Amino acid sequence: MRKILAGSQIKTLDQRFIQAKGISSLELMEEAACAFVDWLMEQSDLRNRPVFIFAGKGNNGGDGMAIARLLHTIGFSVTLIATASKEDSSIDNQLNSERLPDSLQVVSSDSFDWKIPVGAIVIDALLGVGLSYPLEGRLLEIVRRINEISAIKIAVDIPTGLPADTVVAGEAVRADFTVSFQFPKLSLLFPDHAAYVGRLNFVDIGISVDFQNQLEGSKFLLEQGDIPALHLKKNDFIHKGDMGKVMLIGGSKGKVGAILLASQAALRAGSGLVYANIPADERLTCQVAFPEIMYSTELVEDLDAIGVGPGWGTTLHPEELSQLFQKYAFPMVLDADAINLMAKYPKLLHEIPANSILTPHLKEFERLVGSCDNHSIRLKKALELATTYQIIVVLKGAYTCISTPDGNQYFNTTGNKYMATAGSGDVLTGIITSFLGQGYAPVQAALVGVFHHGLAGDIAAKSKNRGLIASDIIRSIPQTFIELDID
Ligand SMILES: NC(=O)C1=CN([C@@H]2O[C@H](COP(=O)(O)OP(=O)(O)OC[C@H]3O[C@@H](n4cnc5c(N)ncnc54)[C@H](OP(=O)(O)O)[C@@H]3O)[C@@H](O)[C@H]2O)[C@@H](O)CC1
Ligand SMILES: Nc1ncnc2c1ncn2[C@@H]1O[C@H](COP(=O)(O)OP(=O)(O)O)[C@@H](O)[C@H]1O
Ligand SMILES: [K+]
Repeated sequence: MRKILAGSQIKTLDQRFIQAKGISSLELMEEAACAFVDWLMEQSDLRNRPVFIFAGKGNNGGDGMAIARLLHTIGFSVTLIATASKEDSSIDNQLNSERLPDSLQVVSSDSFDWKIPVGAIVIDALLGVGLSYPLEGRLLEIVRRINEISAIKIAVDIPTGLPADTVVAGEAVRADFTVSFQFPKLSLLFPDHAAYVGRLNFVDIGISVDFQNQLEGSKFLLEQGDIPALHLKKNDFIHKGDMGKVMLIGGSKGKVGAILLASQAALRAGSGLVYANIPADERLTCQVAFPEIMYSTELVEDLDAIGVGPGWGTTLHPEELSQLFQKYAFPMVLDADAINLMAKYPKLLHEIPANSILTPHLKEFERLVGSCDNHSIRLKKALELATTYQIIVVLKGAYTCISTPDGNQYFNTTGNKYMATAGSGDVLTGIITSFLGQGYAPVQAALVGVFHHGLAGDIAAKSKNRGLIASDIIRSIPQTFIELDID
C-alpha cells in the first residue's frame, strides 16, 4: 500500500531515489514533466488549445519549463511566463531554462500582457511542495489574476499557495485539474480545498511504492491493487452458514428503508443470512418486497456480526446500545443514529467493543468529537478517537479516511460526488457488516468495505450520473467483485 508522505519528506525521497538509481535530479524532473504531458495527451478535450505556463523559481517552476519544452516539441502553441530571474532559480530550474528552444515564446511576468484567450490552458508551475509561507506581494498578485481569468487551469503537483499537509492560509490557485506526482499530497484530499484542487489526478514518475514506503509515515492510499490481497478466499464447499449470519438493527417507523438498504447491501456483498431488525408492523410489506431478507423484532442469537444505527431514531435510551454492547461483545458496525446516541451519551464510548467500526459522515463525526475548524483537525481527532477507544473510525466523504487503533490512516480512492444521496451511507454499513460477518478482521472489513462501496458507486455513476440513487450502488456491488477478479 502506497504511503502518503509529508511535503517535507519529498526532498529526501528524491535524493534517496536518485542516489539509488544513479540518475540525476534533472532526469527525475524530466520523468515528472513527461508524466504530466502524457496525462495531458490522454485528455482528448484538452488538446489543440494554446498553453500558457506560469513558472516559479523552484523545482515546480523547473517542471513547468520542461513541460513547456515538451509541449512545444509536439506542436502545442506555448507561452512561458517566468516569474523569477535565472540567477534566483533552483539549479534544475536553470538547467531546464537553458534547454528551452529559441522558438518557444518566453516572457517575464512583469511584462506579460495577460492576453489569454478563453478556452486556453493555463498551467500553474509557480510553487509546489516547497511553499513555506502564505503567498504575498507579486506572486499573490499573479495568483489572483490567474484566478480571475477564464481558462482551463491545471496545477502541476499542487496548486500554488496550498501547503502540502495543512489547510491553506490566504490565497491559492483555483485549478480545474491538479496533476500530482507519485501520490496525492495530503492537503489535496481535504474538502476545504475542493475549490483549489479541481479534479485530482496523480501520475507515476517511476519511484516504486517499496521505495516510497521506506520513509516514515502512517498515512496510506487505498488503491485497487491493494484490495484482492485483503480478501478472504472461499472454497468450493462453503454453505450459507460459512458466509456469515448478520443482523442490521435500526429502521424506526418511516425510516425502515435505511435498514432495508443496509440489509440488501449485506446480501450483495456476500452474506449467507441477513436479518433486518425492524418494527413489527413493517414486517409484512418488507417481506414481500425483499424476500431474501429475514425479519425479526428480537435480538437473534449466534450472529457473526451486527450493524446498528441506520434510521434507528433519535429518541433512543442509551440502554438500548449498552445492551447490544453487552450482549454481543464483538466488533460491530455503528452508524448514523447509533453514533448520534453516543454523541448524546458519551459514556457509551467507553463501552464500545474493541475494534468496532464507526462510520460517521462529517456532521455525525463533529457531533461526537465537537466542531472542527478544518479537515486537518478532523483527521487528527479521528485518529485520536480510534487510538483512545481502540476502534476503527471511518470518516465518510470524498477520500473517506479509515483511522485504525494502531494509529494508521487509510484514504480511499473510489467513490464520487453522485453518491451524495440519501441512503448511500446505509449501503456502506451493510457492506462492512457483511465482510465482518464473513470473518474478515475488522480493519480488513472496513478497508475492503469502503473500497467496494466506492467502486460500486463509480460503476453505477457511469450510467446514472446525477440520477444515481442508493439502490443503484447496491445493484453494482456484484460487478465490483468481477472487476477486482475476486472469486
Ligand atoms: N518526487 C517528486 O515529487 C518530484 C517533485 N518535483 C517538483 O519539485 C517541486 C518542489 O520543488 P522545490 O522544493 O524547489 O519547491 P517549489 O515549491 O518549487 O519552490 C520552492 C521555492 O519557493 C520559495 N517559496 C516558498 N514559499 C514561498 C512563497 N509563499 N512565496 C514565494 N516564494 C516562496 C522558496 O524560497 P524562499 O522564498 O523560502 O527563499 C523556494 O525557493 C514539487 O512540487 C514538484 O513540482 C519534480 O521536479 C521532481 C520529482
Ligand atoms: N463527493 C463524494 N465523493 C465520494 N464519496 C461520497 C461523496 N459524497 C458521499 N459519498 C459517499 O456516500 C456515502 C454517504 O454516506 P452518508 O452521508 O452517511 O449518507 P446517508 O446518511 O444518506 O446514508 C459515504 O460512504 C460517502 O463516502
Ligand atoms: K503548482
